[in-house]
Parts: sequence; C-alpha cells; structure tokens
Amino acid sequence: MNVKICGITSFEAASWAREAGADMIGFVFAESSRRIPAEFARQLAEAVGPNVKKVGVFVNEEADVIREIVKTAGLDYVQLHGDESPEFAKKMPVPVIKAFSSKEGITFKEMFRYPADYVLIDSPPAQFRGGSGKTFDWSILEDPYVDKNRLILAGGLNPDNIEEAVRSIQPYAVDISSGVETDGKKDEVKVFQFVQRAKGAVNFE
Ligand SMILES: O=C(O)c1ccccc1NCC(=O)[C@H](O)[C@H](O)COP(=O)(O)O
Repeated sequence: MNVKICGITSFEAASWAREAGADMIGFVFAESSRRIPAEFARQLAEAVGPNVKKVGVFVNEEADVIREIVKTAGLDYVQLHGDESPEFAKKMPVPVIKAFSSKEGITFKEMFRYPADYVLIDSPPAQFRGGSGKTFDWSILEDPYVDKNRLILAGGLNPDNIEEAVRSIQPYAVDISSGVETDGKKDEVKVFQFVQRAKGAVNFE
C-alpha cells in the first residue's frame, strides 16, 4: 500500500513521514492553513531526499505559476485539486494526480478518463478545497469504472479507520492530512501509526 502524507509544513513532519515509510509527501500551494512558499518546500524536499516523492497541491492555479513552483521546489507530481480541465492537465511538466470530490457532478467513467496518472477521490470541500478531515461513503467506489490501480483514497482517513479503508477499498494509495494532526500540526505518533497500519493492513488479506 502506498501512502501520501499531505500538508507538510515543517522539517520535523517531513522527517517523520520519511522515517515512518511514507511514499509521497504533499506541499499545499493553494488557499489553506497548510500553504507554504515554494522556496521552503524546496528546503523540505531536499531534507527528505529522493526516496520520498514530492507532490505539489494546486487549486485552479495558472499553468506558468505551477511550472515555476515545480522547478523551484523540485516536485515529482502536481495534484490538481480544483476545476482544472483535461487540456490543462496535459500542459503539466510532471505526472498529474487529479483530485475529484466524492460529490462531483461527473461520473467515475469521466473521472478515470481524465489524463492523469492517478485519480484522488476526496470528500466535498469545506473551508478549503481539501484537508476537511471528513469521510464519505466508500461504497460508491465499488462502481465498475473506478480503476483501483489508479485510485488514491482521501478524506477523513485516520489511524483508527485506515485498516478498514485499505481492506475494503484496496486503492493504489491512501492520502491523509488532518487525521495525522493534533491542534492543526502534524503529530509524530499519528504519522507512524497511520503509515504502519496502512501498510500492515494489506498483509492480513
Ligand atoms: O490540506 C489542505 O489544506 C488542502 C487545501 C486545499 C486543497 C487541498 C488540500 N489538501 C489536499 C490533500 O491531498 C488532503 O490530504 C486531502 O484533502 C485529505 O485531507 P484530510 O481529509 O484532512 O485527510
């Protein structure tokens, strides 16, 4: 099971994610309490090293701005978390993760036709477009057009529900932000618990 820890805003959190065995970390470059500058993301990315992939999260950002941030921060993926068109995604300089809300007005068939390496299904937006900490009804993912090999499950995951999520959905990866935080900051114990349980759950199959 692949794990993405999103909303990294400190060197401590970045190193906990790496040491716990996360496969990807996410930096938010959109309106959010977790937004960080590109130059700081570069420093975090360098500190983490090449084995953990870096994902930049954007919401309806201009393509030129994204390209610049990808270069500055040394990103491996861009996560398009807004209303970006398929044509827009094709202009991205690195592989794309396209985020859709579980209550999006389009079908799973259309979502998985979007030109992205991975499709992240998240809960509907709250204060910001992501990071709501809310779950949704996972049973909707049993739709035959959901390609589990390209699915990243997000939205309200936490150390207590991750084993059930992994066993029942079996996505390509799971993504988390609020569920490994205490008082709005990443929590070392929760990060380790989450990654261990996400990766351990597959061995119970
Ligand atoms: O996390 C944010 O603050 C955020 C803000 C704006 C757009 C996207 C954002 N996060 C994207 C993610 O990939 C989160 O991990 C995802 O929404 C799940 O968040 P959570 O429910 O808190 O685990």
